[in-house]
Amino acid sequence: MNDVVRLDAVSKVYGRGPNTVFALREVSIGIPHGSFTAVMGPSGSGKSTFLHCAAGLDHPSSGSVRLGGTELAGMNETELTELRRKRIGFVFQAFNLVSSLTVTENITLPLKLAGVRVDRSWLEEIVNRVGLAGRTGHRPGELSGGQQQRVAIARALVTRPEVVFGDEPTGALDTITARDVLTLLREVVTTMGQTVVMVTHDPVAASYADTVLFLADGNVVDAMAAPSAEKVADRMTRLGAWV
Ligand SMILES: Nc1ncnc2c1ncn2[C@@H]1O[C@H](COP(=O)(O)OP(=O)(O)OP(=O)(O)O)[C@@H](O)[C@H]1O
Repeated sequence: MNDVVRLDAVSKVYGRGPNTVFALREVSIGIPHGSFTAVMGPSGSGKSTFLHCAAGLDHPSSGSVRLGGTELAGMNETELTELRRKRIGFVFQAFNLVSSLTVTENITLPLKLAGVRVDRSWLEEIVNRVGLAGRTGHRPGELSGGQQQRVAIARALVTRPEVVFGDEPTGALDTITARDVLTLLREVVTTMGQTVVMVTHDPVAASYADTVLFLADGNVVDAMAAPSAEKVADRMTRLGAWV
């Protein structure tokens, strides 16, 4: 089995009685090692719920979520926090950097929280890869949005996680800067063998992935390999996303 993340019959139900919402309906899917996956779907289709369940940020109502060989179902909050800290990287739309810390301090924060020593040569490699050499002493407020997202990507990579999850990582960036950040994420997959899963509304962003998963009404309804922005946009239109 070459899947880094594996969901089997994962359902997430909110509310009860007439207010019941099925955010995910028995979703079964594997994310292969070293792949770049985009998750798309109309508003309310279950993308955030999928990401949160797959990343151990939320408990499914039923079903199995495995990271590597580890079953997440049944883990308590402390165990999940530890697992996320050590084995998962996150990149959010809002960067979520600590404004009082320098670039280096922000990048190495997950190691500090996990009580792990900084591997200086790995840190240097990451800083170079994300193009932040020469900026390491700056604070987030002194950086552009694209540079801040590069810090967040470096921070997500520093623990050598098994998978990096992105929640609209380019949602707050202008078109050109977004392309730079997507190119970086693509490189991280192609040259470092990192596994990346990214929720996005943007067909251009999705076209950087190897595979696009389409969600509709809590189901994975399609998977598109070798996506182009046009093909993704067309599929979204047929899902009724933009009518
Ligand atoms: N805490 C909650 N309580 C009740 N219903 C919820 C909750 N969170 C999500 N939902 C519902 O679950 C469904 C899926 O929501 P989710 O946020 O996963 O969709 P999404 O595809 O990420 O949407 P968007 O693109 O608008 O962010 C929606 O119908 C939503 O209203």
